[in-house]
Amino acid sequence: MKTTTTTGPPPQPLHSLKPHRRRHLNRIFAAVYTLAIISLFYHHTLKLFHSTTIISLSLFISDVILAYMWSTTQAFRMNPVSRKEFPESLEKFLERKDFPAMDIFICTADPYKEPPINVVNTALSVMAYDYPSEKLSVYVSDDGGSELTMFAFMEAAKFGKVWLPFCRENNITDRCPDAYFRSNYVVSADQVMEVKVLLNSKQDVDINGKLLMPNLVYFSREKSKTTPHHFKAGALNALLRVSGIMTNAPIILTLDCDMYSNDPSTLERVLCYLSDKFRKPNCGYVQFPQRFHGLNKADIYASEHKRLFLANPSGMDGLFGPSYVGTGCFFHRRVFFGGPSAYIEPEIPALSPSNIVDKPINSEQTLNLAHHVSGCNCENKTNWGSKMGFRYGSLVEDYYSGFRLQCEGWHSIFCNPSRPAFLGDVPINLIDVLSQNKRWSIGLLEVGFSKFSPLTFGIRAMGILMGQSYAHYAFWPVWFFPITTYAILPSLALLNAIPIFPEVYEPWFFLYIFLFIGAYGQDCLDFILYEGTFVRWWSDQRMWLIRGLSSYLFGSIEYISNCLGVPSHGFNVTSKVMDDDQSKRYDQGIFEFGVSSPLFVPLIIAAILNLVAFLGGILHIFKERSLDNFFIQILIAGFGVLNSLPLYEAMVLRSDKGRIPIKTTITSTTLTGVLYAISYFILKT
Ligand SMILES: O=c1ccn([C@@H]2O[C@H](COP(=O)(O)OP(=O)(O)O[C@H]3O[C@H](CO)[C@@H](O)[C@H](O)[C@H]3O)[C@@H](O)[C@H]2O)c(=O)[nH]1
Ligand SMILES: [Mn+2]
Repeated sequence: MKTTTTTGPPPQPLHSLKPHRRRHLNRIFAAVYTLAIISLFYHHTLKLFHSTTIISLSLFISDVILAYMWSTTQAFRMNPVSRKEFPESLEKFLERKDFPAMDIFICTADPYKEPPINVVNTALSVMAYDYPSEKLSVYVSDDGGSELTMFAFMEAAKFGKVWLPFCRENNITDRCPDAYFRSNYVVSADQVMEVKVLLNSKQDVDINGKLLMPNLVYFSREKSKTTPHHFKAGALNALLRVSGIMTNAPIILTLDCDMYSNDPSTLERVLCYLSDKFRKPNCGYVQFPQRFHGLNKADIYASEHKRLFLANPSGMDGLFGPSYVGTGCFFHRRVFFGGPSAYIEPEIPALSPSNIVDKPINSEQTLNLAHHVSGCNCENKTNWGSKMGFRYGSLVEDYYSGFRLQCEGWHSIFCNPSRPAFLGDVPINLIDVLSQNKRWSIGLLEVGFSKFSPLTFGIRAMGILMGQSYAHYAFWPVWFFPITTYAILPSLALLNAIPIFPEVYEPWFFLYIFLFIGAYGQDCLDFILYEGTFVRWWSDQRMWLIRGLSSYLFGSIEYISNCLGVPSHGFNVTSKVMDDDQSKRYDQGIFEFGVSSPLFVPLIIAAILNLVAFLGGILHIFKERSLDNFFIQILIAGFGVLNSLPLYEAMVLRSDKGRIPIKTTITSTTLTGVLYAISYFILKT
């Protein structure tokens, strides 16, 4: 057997990297499509010179935005790659006793929306990793400061016998934790600090008295009405400090409370990239995709977010690496203290990432210091949140923090094993989905229009492709403009008998068709190549339209009003509670409306308008026996109708609790009438 080679790079023992072959086609197609876009703008310019109307101007602006957003997606398509790891070879290179310590952070915030029992589940799943227990510490941050969560954890830690005496002592009759909680929990704006070591890996053994348990720490930071707590980013920074005092492991995993570990060998896989022996000096974090359990067959709300969590990260992995998506991410602790060659010393020397903890985790000195660093004033006048730790200033702290880290020069790795490393919950009703996306929209615009905008700061720091990748997300919400315009303008014009697109026999007609089919076709193909199905793609494109008309629109409005000084809600935690009725409908693939919300109104307006316009258009074809002038408009309205089928059903055919409330239907219908009346006066003159 040959043992040495003299030429070429040394073999990569623990992981491999393969560029996707489709990158070549992607590049060629990008060039062709760019030419088509240029001709479209030539056409627009001609039209604008000819006459500038509300219609031609709106279409022009819409197409500028669509074209720009298309250009940002190209960054993901230039060099997508896949990786493979070989954790089974790890022990050839690294002895188990030399494995680095790991600190695992789990965030929870709201015992109503995040049932403590599920949080416990998540914690138990990571405590069960195949990894030397004495090197594993699990920190649970409870931003709800909820007694139940804490007790649930004591229960988990001590294998029971905590809940019952508690009930007896407090004379509680509702002995089901959930029920007790619902009736007794009071939310307070202030939160007292609590750091409790529930399990200590130096002392606690399992029930057979054989194996040591990992450390388990329950932690709830101090909060006060007068100091901003910065939501999850604030919680994570507090965790960074507390864990720094107690264990200071060089590797950190951040998890949301609903993302449980689905593979006990994940930590070894991560070592292939992050252990000191194999880590490239500027490699900062390893991101796993967010994957979910319980999706319905068509994934009606496109909760899979295939682009966000799979396709785009593969694309960025061929550049400097994927963005951080908030959960399922392993960081090298050092990244939170300045760029690879620009170390920032924390104000408390014990927090330095190279500090070695020599005191027991529950010694008085350690606990005192841990209390000190979880106080709400300990970040005053420090670098935390600006240059150190997770960054403040955006509701999407994950995206923003990853972006700033990459601007500092940290690279990252996308690790996507075939068995999902983590599985999470998805929202199962439309209002939760739309609210979540609205929160993201606000957070993204906060970054997009800040002095650290990816478009300026990002491109300068990381070059055009990485900058465009991040800009793609920052300006997601701006899609509301073209989507809303295309959803209503062609129909309104059709109803007013105004043709706004080229006729069927004009060459420009074919340009429009090519642009549409080209973009949609490539999108569909991409989706399917990334392990997707056609029905899920169809849901995905529908949700893009729905988000555009709702989340992006309202998110942009709220962002603007925030800028004008109107206060807003902040981080509205997504509900992880499963209502039986709703779950059943979700599993059948039925859209869940149920509540009346302004978020639904634009969707219904567009649905009604497109239907009326489409029927009117068909009638017109029969009367005039020609479809030359209005063909594209009828096509667009028809496309709208096709996408709105679940809405018509929810408005008129259904009688279950998840239908669209009559009130919302009436409001929306009235508004559609008003919109038509306005268009009559504006477009006709
Ligand atoms: O003040 C807060 C608010 C939230 N959280 C936690 O943050 C996590 C994410 O919250 P969730 O409501 O589930 O948000 P999603 O929109 O579902 O989450 C996505 O988007 C967030 C950014 O908006 C990221 O933080 C998440 O990792 C990402 O999965 C949960 O574990 C919460 O408990 C806190 O710890 N403190
Ligand atoms: Mn979530």
